[in-house]
Amino acid sequence: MSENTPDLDAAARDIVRAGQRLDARGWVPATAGNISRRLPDGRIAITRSGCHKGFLSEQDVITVDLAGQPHDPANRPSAETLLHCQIYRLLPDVGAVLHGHSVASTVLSMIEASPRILLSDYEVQKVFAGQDTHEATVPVPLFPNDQDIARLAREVEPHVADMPAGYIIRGHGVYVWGRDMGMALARLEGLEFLLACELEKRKLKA
Ligand SMILES: CSCCC(=O)C(=O)COP(=O)(O)O
Ligand SMILES: [Zn+2]
Repeated sequence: MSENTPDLDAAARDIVRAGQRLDARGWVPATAGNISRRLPDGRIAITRSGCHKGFLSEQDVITVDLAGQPHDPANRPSAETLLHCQIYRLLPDVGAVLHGHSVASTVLSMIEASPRILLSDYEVQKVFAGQDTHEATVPVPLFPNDQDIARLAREVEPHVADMPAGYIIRGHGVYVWGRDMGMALARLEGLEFLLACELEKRKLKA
């Protein structure tokens, strides 16, 4: 077992802890957000739909195949399972995916007119894939929200391989990933910090 593909028990523990972390930061209000890990046999461990992510138990983590089908038909995986599976399918090195609904990602994505938020000059942007200087611009793509997750996944699909910091669904929330849960959490914390900074800057300019 490698760190980025733990067995189901370890993955479930990882997901429960990540849910508590996201909840402590205020990024998964009510039943918002979903969390997943890749397993060594290629299955995906993901949160059940409708659970509060701060109060998950290991039984709230279930398995789906890469097409998003639950192995036990009695289990209802996250409504956004297809967005997780898409990332694992397109990015073989990814071991963990996080989705949250922070205030900063929700508000900024609703007021930004262009199809991306550009992050520049921040030291913290070095947490993202392939970034080694603040003297660069990291784009965070914005996609219109859609209750049809399969259609939303088709919209996102051509861009997934070229997103150093993840992406945002407008008025909804962020998707971030990493080779393991530690990396995914670091990227999410980095992105949320920078979105909070951008929101503060825009308030000061208003
Ligand atoms: C109350 S949040 C609406 C659903 C959502 O956007 C979300 O992230 C949680 O959905 P899930 O099916 O994964 O619980
Ligand atoms: Zn959501």
